[in-house]
Amino acid sequence: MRFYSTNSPQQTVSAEEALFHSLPADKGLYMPTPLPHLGADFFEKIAGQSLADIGFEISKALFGDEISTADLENLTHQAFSFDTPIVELEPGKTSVLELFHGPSLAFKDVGARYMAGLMSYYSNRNDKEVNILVATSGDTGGAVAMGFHNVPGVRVSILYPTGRVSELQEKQLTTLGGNIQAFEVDGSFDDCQAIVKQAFVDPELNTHLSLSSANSINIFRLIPQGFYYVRAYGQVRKYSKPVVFSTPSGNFGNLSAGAMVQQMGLPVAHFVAATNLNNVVPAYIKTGLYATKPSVATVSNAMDVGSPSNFVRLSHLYSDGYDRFKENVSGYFYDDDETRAGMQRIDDQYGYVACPHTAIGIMGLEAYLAETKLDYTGVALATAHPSKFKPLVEEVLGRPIRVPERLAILADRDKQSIRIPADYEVFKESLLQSVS
Ligand SMILES: N[C@@H](CCOP(=O)(O)O)C(=O)O
Repeated sequence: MRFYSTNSPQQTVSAEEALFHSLPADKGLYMPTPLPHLGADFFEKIAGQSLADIGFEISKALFGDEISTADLENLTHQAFSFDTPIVELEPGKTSVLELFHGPSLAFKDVGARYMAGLMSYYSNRNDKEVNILVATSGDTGGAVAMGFHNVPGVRVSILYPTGRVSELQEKQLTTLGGNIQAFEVDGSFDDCQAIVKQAFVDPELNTHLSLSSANSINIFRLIPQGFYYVRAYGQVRKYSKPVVFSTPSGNFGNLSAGAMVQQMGLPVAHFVAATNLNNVVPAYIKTGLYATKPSVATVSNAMDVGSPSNFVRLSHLYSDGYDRFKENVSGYFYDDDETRAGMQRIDDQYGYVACPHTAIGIMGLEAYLAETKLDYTGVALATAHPSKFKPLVEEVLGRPIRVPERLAILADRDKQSIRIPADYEVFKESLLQSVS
């Protein structure tokens, strides 16, 4: 399997190179080439298996001889020690795919744990030392912190926007210590992401440190996220209806992962891109014009992204242009009042407690099905456990909710972070100091 940069498709690199040097020097993003078409039969055969077995089968098809079958089996079974079950809200019509049963209670565990396993595999062979930089608007940071905590030869620096992640999300990134360092940035997620991207193309920094990313700019954070679409398909195919997925979207990695597995042959009829007021992709779908804008803070903070990294990947996946994009993806967005009302109504109507992002996914799915009147079966991705947003969820529902023990214990831990302005040079100096 080789990878091309979206900015120079003629030049390709190996899987190991794409994994460790996550961002090509030309500032494009890596994409697999060719993206293997495994076919609908392949997916029909594996879709009923566990997440770990699905991950194993797809990884085997992607890596070929590059990694042994035994190593891939070990990697996928260690990474996916939890399931991604479907909960049916309205059987045959509306389901949620719960992606929050991993260590950090968010869908990012899937990509972060697979990537950590892959990096350990290559590092053990080559004795590599790596510095991972990651920008987070809430969920990636916690998953990466937990996925890479105490992984030998790996140091993680997490940048997050101060005051713009939930209290428990912040505790997940700032309390582990050891090889995990948090940088609290006076700015937005987009500022954090811009700093990280600048670091990857800074020749001076790259002579001192071997830098890698655990954001969805890293193609190996993204590829495993395709596995749970297959797991979901296996749980709803009994309805013998076309399947539509509604994906809460910020950086659009999750939707790109779905689009990738669709192109590999998974029968997906349509995607709904569901988001908040940071709606540059729904606006593109409506108008054909793609215009990034500064992000605004919302109650669904993990989607507060004004310049989504993966739009370029989606454009490459639907490379025949705007019409093909629109044929495959519809966009819906909701403001905070609509989000709160949706959370309340979903609890009243289905008895389901949804985090704000999941509620937006469910609302987008319902809106798409109602508007098109198609007899599809719909799956909304439940991206995070509602307790990660405990104060908001309790305020909206008017009652206390249960917090899983692994999150509850963080509440009393002391946060440790380095506070910096949204300034690349300050970050660079601070990073060099913290690693020396
Ligand atoms: N929504 C994300 C933002 C970063 O996205 P990623 O998929 O590129 O890691 C978050 O929760 O941090």
